[in-house]
Amino acid sequence: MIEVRQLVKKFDKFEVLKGLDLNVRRGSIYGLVGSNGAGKTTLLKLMAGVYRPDSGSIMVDGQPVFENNHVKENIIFIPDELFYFNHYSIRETANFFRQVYPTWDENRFDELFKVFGIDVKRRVTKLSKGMKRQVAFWLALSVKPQVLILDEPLDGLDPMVRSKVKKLLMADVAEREMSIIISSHNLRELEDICDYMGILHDGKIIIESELDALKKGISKVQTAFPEGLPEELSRAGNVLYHEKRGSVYLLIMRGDEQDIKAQVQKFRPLLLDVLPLTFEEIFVYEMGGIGYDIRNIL
Ligand SMILES: Nc1ncnc2c1ncn2[C@@H]1O[C@H](COP(=O)(O)OP(=O)(O)OP(=O)(O)O)[C@@H](O)[C@H]1O
Repeated sequence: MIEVRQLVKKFDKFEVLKGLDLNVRRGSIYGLVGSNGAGKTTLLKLMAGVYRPDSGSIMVDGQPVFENNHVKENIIFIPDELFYFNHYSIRETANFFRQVYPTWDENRFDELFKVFGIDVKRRVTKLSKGMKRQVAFWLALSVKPQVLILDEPLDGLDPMVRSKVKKLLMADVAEREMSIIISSHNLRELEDICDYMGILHDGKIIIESELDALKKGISKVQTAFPEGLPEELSRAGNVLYHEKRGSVYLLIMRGDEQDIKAQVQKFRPLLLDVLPLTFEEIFVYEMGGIGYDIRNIL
C-alpha cells in the first residue's frame, strides 16, 4: 500500500537517505528503528508529504504523496515535537481538523472522550506533555486515516494511557485496515504491536522483515562440550557469532530451531538450550554485523 522506491533526501550536500526502499502493507504496523541521526524523522516527514524527495518516489495506493492533497487527507502524521495553535482549545482544534479532513468523524471524537477524558474547553498548549500527546491521538483517530505516521509516539504517556492507545491503534488496524508506520527506540514496545520491522542504517533500510519471520530465523544457543567448542561447529556458515562464558558457549545461529538442535546434537553436547532472541537482541546483533560492538550486550 505504501511503496517507497530509491528515495534520496539531502540537506545541502549531506545525503541522509541514499536510495531507500520500503514497503508497508495495508492493515499492518511497521516499526522503524535505527540509531540517533539515522534519518527516521526525515523519512517519516517525506512519507507524510512534509518534505519533497530529491529523487525516488513515495506512493500511497499508487499515488505520489508530495503536494497531493487527495492522498494527504488520508494520512495523519504525529511528529515527535507536537504543534498546536496557541489560543485554541481542544474543541477549536477539533473544529479545525473537521474542516481539513473530510473523513473527520464527530461521533468518534465524542466516543474517544470516554477514553481520554480531557475537558474539550481546555487550551491545548496549556496541557502537560503527555496530555498534549493524548490529544494528538484523540484527533488523529477521529479522522480515521488510512495511514498513521508516528514519530516516537508513546513518549510521555503513562503506562495506563500507553496501553489504551496501543489497543485503539490495533483495533483500527484490525477493523479498518489502517496502516501504521511507527518509529521508536523502545524496541520492547515495538515488539508488542508491530508485525513488520525495518532497520534504517546509512541511508537505507538494511533489513525489512515480518517480525515473526525475523524471530524464527535466528536463535541464541547455550551449549557446552567436554573438549571445547568443536571447530567444525564454530566455522559453520549459519553460526553468526560465538563466545565463551565460563564453561558454556553462547552461539547466535540462523535457521529453524529443530535444524539448529539437530546440527549441534551431532557434536554430543553436555548442555543444549536453544532460545528465541528478543527483537532487541536481533536488532543489536544485526547492528553488530555492520560495525556496532555487541559483545557487551548479548
Ligand atoms: N532540516 C534539516 N536540516 C539539516 N539537516 C537535517 C535536518 N533535519 C535532519 N537533518 C540531519 O539529518 C540527519 C537525520 O536526522 P533525523 O532527525 O531524520 O534522524 P533520526 O533517525 O530521526 O534521529 P533520532 O533517533 O535522534 O531522532 C541528522 O544528521 C540531522 O542532523
